[in-house]
Amino acid sequence: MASHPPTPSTIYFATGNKKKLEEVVAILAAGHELPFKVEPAKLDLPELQGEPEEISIEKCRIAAKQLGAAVMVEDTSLCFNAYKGLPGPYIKWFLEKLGHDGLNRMLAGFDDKSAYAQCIFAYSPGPDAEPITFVGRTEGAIVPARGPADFGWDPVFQPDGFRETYAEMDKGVKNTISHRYRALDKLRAHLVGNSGAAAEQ
Ligand SMILES: O=P(O)(O)OP(=O)(O)OP(=O)(O)OC[C@H]1O[C@@H](n2cnc3c(O)ncnc32)[C@H](O)[C@@H]1O
Ligand SMILES: [Mg+2]
Repeated sequence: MASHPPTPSTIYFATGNKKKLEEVVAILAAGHELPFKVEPAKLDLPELQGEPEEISIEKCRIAAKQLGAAVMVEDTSLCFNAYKGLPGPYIKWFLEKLGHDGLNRMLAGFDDKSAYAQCIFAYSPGPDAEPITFVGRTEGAIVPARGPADFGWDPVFQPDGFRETYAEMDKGVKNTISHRYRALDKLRAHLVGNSGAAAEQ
Protein backbone atom coordinates (compact mmCIF):
# COMPACT_ATOMS: atom_id res chain seq x y z
CA MET A 1 0.00 0.00 0.00
CA ALA A 2 1.50 3.38 -1.04
CA SER A 3 2.53 5.22 2.14
CA HIS A 4 0.22 8.10 3.01
CA PRO A 5 1.34 11.49 4.36
CA PRO A 6 0.58 12.07 8.07
CA THR A 7 -3.13 12.32 8.85
CA PRO A 8 -4.29 15.91 8.30
CA SER A 9 -6.09 17.84 11.04
CA THR A 10 -9.41 17.79 9.14
CA ILE A 11 -10.96 14.95 7.15
CA TYR A 12 -14.26 15.31 5.30
CA PHE A 13 -16.81 12.50 5.48
CA ALA A 14 -18.63 12.76 2.15
CA THR A 15 -22.10 11.26 2.18
CA GLY A 16 -25.65 12.11 1.23
CA ASN A 17 -27.08 9.93 4.01
CA LYS A 18 -27.77 11.65 7.32
CA LYS A 19 -28.32 8.38 9.19
CA LYS A 20 -24.87 7.19 8.15
CA LEU A 21 -23.43 10.50 9.33
CA GLU A 22 -25.24 10.18 12.66
CA GLU A 23 -23.71 6.74 13.24
CA VAL A 24 -20.19 7.79 12.15
CA VAL A 25 -20.28 10.76 14.54
CA ALA A 26 -21.60 8.57 17.39
CA ILE A 27 -19.00 5.84 16.80
CA LEU A 28 -16.08 8.30 16.68
CA ALA A 29 -17.36 10.18 19.74
CA ALA A 30 -17.54 6.96 21.77
CA GLY A 31 -13.81 6.37 21.36
CA HIS A 32 -10.71 8.22 22.60
CA GLU A 33 -10.02 11.87 21.73
CA LEU A 34 -8.87 11.95 18.08
CA PRO A 35 -5.87 13.91 16.71
CA PHE A 36 -8.04 15.02 13.76
CA LYS A 37 -11.54 16.40 13.11
CA VAL A 38 -14.14 14.77 10.86
CA GLU A 39 -16.35 17.30 9.07
CA PRO A 40 -19.46 16.29 7.11
CA ALA A 41 -19.56 17.10 3.40
CA LYS A 42 -22.97 16.57 1.82
CA LEU A 43 -22.19 15.30 -1.65
CA ASP A 44 -24.59 13.39 -3.87
CA LEU A 45 -22.12 10.75 -4.96
CA PRO A 46 -23.02 8.54 -7.91
CA GLU A 47 -24.26 4.97 -7.36
CA LEU A 48 -21.45 3.15 -9.10
CA GLN A 49 -21.39 -0.43 -10.35
CA GLY A 50 -18.80 -3.12 -9.83
CA GLU A 51 -17.20 -4.97 -6.95
CA PRO A 52 -17.90 -3.28 -3.58
CA GLU A 53 -14.25 -2.37 -2.91
CA GLU A 54 -13.84 -0.79 -6.37
CA ILE A 55 -17.07 1.19 -5.82
CA SER A 56 -15.74 2.65 -2.56
CA ILE A 57 -12.37 3.50 -4.10
CA GLU A 58 -13.93 5.26 -7.10
CA LYS A 59 -16.44 7.06 -4.85
CA CYS A 60 -13.50 8.30 -2.75
CA ARG A 61 -11.58 9.49 -5.82
CA ILE A 62 -14.64 11.47 -6.99
CA ALA A 63 -15.21 13.01 -3.54
CA ALA A 64 -11.51 13.90 -3.11
CA LYS A 65 -11.49 15.63 -6.51
CA GLN A 66 -14.72 17.55 -5.69
CA LEU A 67 -13.48 18.64 -2.26
CA GLY A 68 -9.76 19.01 -3.03
CA ALA A 69 -9.07 17.76 0.49
CA ALA A 70 -8.63 14.66 2.66
CA VAL A 71 -11.85 12.67 2.46
CA MET A 72 -13.48 9.48 3.63
CA VAL A 73 -16.53 7.80 2.10
CA GLU A 74 -18.23 4.49 2.68
CA ASP A 75 -20.41 2.24 0.59
CA THR A 76 -22.72 -0.26 2.25
CA SER A 77 -23.87 -3.63 0.87
CA LEU A 78 -26.48 -6.07 2.12
CA CYS A 79 -25.51 -9.50 0.80
CA PHE A 80 -27.86 -12.51 0.72
CA ASN A 81 -25.93 -15.77 0.80
CA ALA A 82 -28.67 -17.55 -1.19
CA TYR A 83 -27.99 -14.99 -3.93
CA LYS A 84 -24.19 -15.37 -3.79
CA GLY A 85 -23.88 -11.94 -2.17
CA LEU A 86 -26.48 -10.02 -4.17
CA PRO A 87 -28.16 -7.49 -3.89
CA GLY A 88 -24.81 -6.38 -2.38
CA PRO A 89 -23.99 -2.74 -3.33
CA TYR A 90 -27.26 -2.55 -5.29
CA ILE A 91 -29.34 -2.88 -2.09
CA LYS A 92 -30.32 0.78 -2.35
CA TRP A 93 -32.39 0.13 -5.48
CA PHE A 94 -33.75 -3.23 -4.26
CA LEU A 95 -34.88 -1.55 -1.03
CA GLU A 96 -36.41 1.37 -2.90
CA LYS A 97 -38.31 -0.80 -5.40
CA LEU A 98 -39.19 -3.84 -3.25
CA GLY A 99 -39.41 -2.48 0.29
CA HIS A 100 -38.87 -4.62 3.41
CA ASP A 101 -41.53 -7.19 2.42
CA GLY A 102 -40.08 -7.51 -1.06
CA LEU A 103 -36.61 -8.20 0.34
CA ASN A 104 -38.14 -11.01 2.40
CA ARG A 105 -40.06 -12.31 -0.62
CA MET A 106 -36.77 -12.61 -2.53
CA LEU A 107 -35.83 -15.36 -0.07
CA ALA A 108 -39.25 -17.05 0.13
CA GLY A 109 -38.03 -19.97 -2.00
CA PHE A 110 -34.85 -20.49 0.03
CA ASP A 111 -34.28 -22.17 3.39
CA ASP A 112 -31.11 -20.10 3.68
CA LYS A 113 -32.12 -16.66 4.99
CA SER A 114 -28.57 -15.80 6.08
CA ALA A 115 -27.03 -12.53 4.98
CA TYR A 116 -24.20 -10.20 5.89
CA ALA A 117 -24.06 -6.44 6.08
CA GLN A 118 -20.82 -5.03 4.70
CA CYS A 119 -19.40 -1.51 4.92
CA ILE A 120 -16.28 -0.46 3.05
CA PHE A 121 -14.70 2.86 4.04
CA ALA A 122 -12.28 4.42 1.56
CA TYR A 123 -9.92 7.19 2.70
CA SER A 124 -7.74 9.49 0.65
CA PRO A 125 -5.51 12.29 1.99
CA GLY A 126 -6.19 14.31 -1.17
CA PRO A 127 -7.21 14.32 -4.84
CA ASP A 128 -3.94 12.88 -6.16
CA ALA A 129 -3.54 10.05 -3.66
CA GLU A 130 -4.71 6.45 -4.11
CA PRO A 131 -7.57 5.70 -1.67
CA ILE A 132 -7.11 2.91 0.89
CA THR A 133 -10.01 0.76 2.07
CA PHE A 134 -11.23 -0.73 5.36
CA VAL A 135 -13.88 -3.48 5.38
CA GLY A 136 -16.36 -4.31 8.14
CA ARG A 137 -18.87 -7.19 8.08
CA THR A 138 -21.69 -8.33 10.36
CA GLU A 139 -23.30 -11.74 9.77
CA GLY A 140 -27.05 -12.14 10.31
CA ALA A 141 -30.36 -13.12 8.74
CA ILE A 142 -33.14 -11.45 6.78
CA VAL A 143 -36.38 -11.48 8.81
CA PRO A 144 -39.87 -9.98 8.48
CA ALA A 145 -39.58 -6.28 9.38
CA ARG A 146 -39.50 -5.44 13.09
CA GLY A 147 -38.72 -2.08 14.67
CA PRO A 148 -38.73 1.58 13.57
CA ALA A 149 -38.21 2.13 9.85
CA ASP A 150 -36.00 5.19 10.14
CA PHE A 151 -32.86 3.75 8.55
CA GLY A 152 -32.95 1.73 5.37
CA TRP A 153 -33.08 -2.05 5.80
CA ASP A 154 -32.45 -2.04 9.58
CA PRO A 155 -35.90 -3.59 10.32
CA VAL A 156 -35.21 -6.73 8.24
CA PHE A 157 -31.63 -7.49 9.37
CA GLN A 158 -31.16 -9.53 12.56
CA PRO A 159 -27.45 -9.87 13.44
CA ASP A 160 -26.26 -13.31 14.58
CA GLY A 161 -26.34 -13.70 18.35
CA PHE A 162 -29.09 -11.13 18.82
CA ARG A 163 -32.88 -11.46 19.08
CA GLU A 164 -33.45 -7.88 17.90
CA THR A 165 -33.16 -6.52 14.40
CA TYR A 166 -30.77 -3.60 13.88
CA ALA A 167 -33.89 -1.39 14.01
CA GLU A 168 -35.07 -2.75 17.37
CA MET A 169 -31.72 -2.61 19.12
CA ASP A 170 -30.40 0.28 21.12
CA LYS A 171 -28.36 2.53 18.79
CA GLY A 172 -25.45 2.27 21.19
CA VAL A 173 -25.46 -1.52 20.79
CA LYS A 174 -25.70 -1.38 17.00
CA ASN A 175 -22.76 1.03 16.98
CA THR A 176 -20.55 -1.54 18.70
CA ILE A 177 -21.34 -4.56 16.51
CA SER A 178 -22.34 -3.16 13.12
CA HIS A 179 -20.64 -3.44 9.75
CA ARG A 180 -20.10 0.33 9.96
CA TYR A 181 -18.47 0.18 13.41
CA ARG A 182 -16.13 -2.64 12.34
CA ALA A 183 -14.95 -0.85 9.19
CA LEU A 184 -14.72 2.59 10.83
CA ASP A 185 -12.75 1.19 13.78
CA LYS A 186 -10.07 -0.02 11.35
CA LEU A 187 -9.98 3.34 9.55
CA ARG A 188 -9.75 5.17 12.89
CA ALA A 189 -6.81 2.97 13.96
CA HIS A 190 -5.04 3.74 10.66
CA LEU A 191 -5.62 7.50 10.96
CA VAL A 192 -4.51 7.64 14.60
CA GLY A 193 -1.43 5.51 13.81
CA ASN A 194 -0.62 7.79 10.90
CA SER A 195 -1.25 11.07 12.76
CA GLY A 196 1.55 13.63 13.16
CA ALA A 197 2.64 12.52 16.62
CA ALA A 198 2.86 8.85 15.74
CA ALA A 199 4.36 9.55 12.29
CA GLU A 200 7.30 11.49 13.89
CA GLN A 201 8.42 8.48 15.93
O1 LIG B 1 -24.20 9.12 -0.09
P1 LIG B 1 -23.94 7.68 0.33
O2 LIG B 1 -22.96 7.55 1.44
O3 LIG B 1 -23.65 6.77 -0.84
O4 LIG B 1 -25.35 7.19 0.99
P2 LIG B 1 -26.42 6.16 0.38
O5 LIG B 1 -27.67 6.33 1.18
O6 LIG B 1 -26.48 6.32 -1.10
O7 LIG B 1 -25.84 4.74 0.81
P3 LIG B 1 -25.19 3.59 -0.09
O8 LIG B 1 -24.87 4.11 -1.46
O9 LIG B 1 -24.08 3.00 0.74
O10 LIG B 1 -26.41 2.56 -0.24
C1 LIG B 1 -26.68 1.69 0.79
C2 LIG B 1 -28.18 1.54 0.98
O11 LIG B 1 -28.35 0.84 2.21
C3 LIG B 1 -28.86 1.73 3.20
N1 LIG B 1 -28.04 1.59 4.40
C4 LIG B 1 -26.73 1.92 4.53
N2 LIG B 1 -26.29 1.62 5.78
C5 LIG B 1 -27.35 1.09 6.45
C6 LIG B 1 -27.56 0.59 7.77
O12 LIG B 1 -26.59 0.58 8.66
N3 LIG B 1 -28.78 0.14 8.10
C7 LIG B 1 -29.80 0.15 7.21
N4 LIG B 1 -29.69 0.61 5.94
C8 LIG B 1 -28.47 1.07 5.58
C9 LIG B 1 -28.80 3.12 2.62
O13 LIG B 1 -29.89 3.89 3.13
C10 LIG B 1 -28.94 2.85 1.14
O14 LIG B 1 -30.31 2.63 0.82
MG1 LIG C 1 -24.84 5.95 -2.32
